[in-house]
Amino acid sequence: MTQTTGVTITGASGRMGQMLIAQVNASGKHHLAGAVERSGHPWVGLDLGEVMGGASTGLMVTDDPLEAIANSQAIIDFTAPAATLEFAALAAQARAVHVIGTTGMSDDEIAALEPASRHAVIVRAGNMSLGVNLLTQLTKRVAAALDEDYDIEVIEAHHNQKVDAPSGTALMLGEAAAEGRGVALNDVADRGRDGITGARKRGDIGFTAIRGGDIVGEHDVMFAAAGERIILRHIASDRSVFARGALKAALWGQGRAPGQYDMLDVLGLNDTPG
Ligand SMILES: NC(=O)C1=CN([C@@H]2O[C@H](COP(=O)(O)OP(=O)(O)OC[C@H]3O[C@@H](n4cnc5c(N)ncnc54)[C@H](O)[C@@H]3O)[C@@H](O)[C@H]2O)C=CC1
Ligand SMILES: O=C(O)C1=N[C@H](C(=O)O)C[C@H](O)C1
Repeated sequence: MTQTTGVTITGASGRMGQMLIAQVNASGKHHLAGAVERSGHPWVGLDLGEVMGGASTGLMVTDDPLEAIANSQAIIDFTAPAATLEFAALAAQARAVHVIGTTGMSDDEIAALEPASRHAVIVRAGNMSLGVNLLTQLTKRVAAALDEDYDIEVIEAHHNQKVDAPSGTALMLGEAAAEGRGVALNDVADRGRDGITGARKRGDIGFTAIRGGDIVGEHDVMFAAAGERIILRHIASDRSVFARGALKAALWGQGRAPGQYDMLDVLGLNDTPG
């Protein structure tokens, strides 16, 4: 019998949690070893299959991540920053691969992942889709080819329940553009315009966030100059693109040296000519 990789899904009832569970069930390479929700969530203690509207599976949703992770080779985590830090410590103890899709983490929260990454593999990306990761490489390349006569703007659109802005993807694209230009994003990011802002500062990278309805995730990187505009665009119309990337990362991380990785590593795109 082929051995499959046991994964725990945290935030099991969430938009991504449910998509991940569906993708694990459809995968011949993974099996569900745990489903975690926050304490007090109505799914806790119930059969996962039944709460998802299907037949019972015998796998109960738990609010005890340690127990779930201890039986898993990987944890796939699309939750919230504080929860992700808690899971990182537990994944490190269990030497389980921790795939982090959670966005909205502060610089301090990202730095706090470092101790865990000394013991276990962490794969973290603000967007797990092949398309967006390829777009970061294209963005870097275009930014490197153009000078500051081309104003760079990152425009993102998401559903009305999203809690963080700019999106993790927008920040990845901004980082790629800044890298292409040879500058630090923190020095040039313009993240909120309102009122009398004054003229645009040359060299800035601007961010705009749209929130509405059920938009899954749309990102434009605009290079606007006098007389022309270049727009690089990615549209996600189905969350399965993120889930498939996360499942791939969970397999890729097995047997790797502890450390922090991203989806460019998983997809082998780090060597794409810049
Ligand atoms: N990297 C990527 O490719 C993608 C990242 N995301 C990010 O994933 C995160 C989740 O997104 P959605 O699924 O849309 O949100 P959601 O709000 O639908 O789901 C989050 C789930 O996490 C659960 N949760 C919160 N704290 C918890 C804890 N301590 N223990 C266990 N469960 C806990 C919540 O109860 C909820 O069910 C967001 O940060 C979002 O930006 C979303 C899509 C793709
Ligand atoms: O919250 C979401 O939905 C998404 N979040 C990620 C982000 O912040 O970029 C990825 C995707 O765009 C969907």
